[in-house]
Amino acid sequence: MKNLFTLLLSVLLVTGIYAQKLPRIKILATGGTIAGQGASADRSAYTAGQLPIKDLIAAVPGIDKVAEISGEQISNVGSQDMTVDIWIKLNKRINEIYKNNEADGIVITHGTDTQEETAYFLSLTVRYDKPVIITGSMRPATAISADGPKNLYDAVTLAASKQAAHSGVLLVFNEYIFTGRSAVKTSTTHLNAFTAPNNGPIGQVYDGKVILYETPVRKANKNTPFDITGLTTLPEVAIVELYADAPATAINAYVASGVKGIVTGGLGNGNLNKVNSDAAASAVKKGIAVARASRVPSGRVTLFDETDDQKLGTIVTDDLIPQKARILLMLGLTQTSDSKKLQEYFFEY
Ligand SMILES: NC(=O)C[C@H](N)C(=O)O
Repeated sequence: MKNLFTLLLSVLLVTGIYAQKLPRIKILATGGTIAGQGASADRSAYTAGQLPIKDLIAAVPGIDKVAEISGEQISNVGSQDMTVDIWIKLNKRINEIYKNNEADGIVITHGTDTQEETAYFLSLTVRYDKPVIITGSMRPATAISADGPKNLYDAVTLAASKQAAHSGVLLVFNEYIFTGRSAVKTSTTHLNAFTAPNNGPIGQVYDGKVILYETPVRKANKNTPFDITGLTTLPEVAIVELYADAPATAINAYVASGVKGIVTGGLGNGNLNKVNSDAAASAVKKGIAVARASRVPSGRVTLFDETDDQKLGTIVTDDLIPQKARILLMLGLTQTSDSKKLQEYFFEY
């Protein structure tokens, strides 16, 4: 009898030791369509940022087998209303969670309209090389075949995997994994809303498994100088999109309003027409950083090609599209106003 008891005890002990302790995943909710509510399941009309995080978690069967889940509501907005204030709040909370070892991974639920911007901002400012995965949905939580629960399940799966501590935030959508730096929303309404025009996805999440094919090269997290701890605002940077025969009204108005930087969404290889070249040169003379991006969704803007950056005093944003370049310029301006240093940032982060 004694031997049987000892045997039973040792089996229980061994099983207990080997029973996998689930990773602790913290879900930080900011709103978006993933928390959206429509009047009926079969019509497209809805309002983003309505449901609380507990409802989103409850709508994901099996998520409690992937990780030990907890949720916090950071905000509840359609991400067309995302703000620098919410970014700073998110950055602060993520750094605090990892500093205090409150979680093994973090998932952010977020609207898709500005998800690509928040993802890049956090890639550059979170001080830990630990999993931060962002996701959302194209259909509201109340819609037929809502895509939010599956995207959230996949995001938690990636955050819980040992492979997610990549450099920077990773964006999971429609079973694809993108870096926060390269992900861009390229469909206004369809489920395959995100692509990465220059580099494509770095992996996939399918059937509860993560498959990664590439490792990001650009520096992120603690490998950047962009520690914004203690900052409550960021230097204002505006975007000016160009088009045929565009006047210099926008650049001149932003200069008059006191912005610290301007990103141009130029034509082709980031080209500016004559009036906007003159306006850019005059802005630089007034101490405003002007970075040339392009409205063209893929490729990169190169120095000294059709535009004489030396003469204008402008810099180029490499392969960053305007809305991404604005973020790097904002953060760069927290460190320096020297155009040479700012240019280096665009070739490094
Ligand atoms: N699919 C979405 O999330 C769109 C919504 N306007 C948002 O960005 O919050």
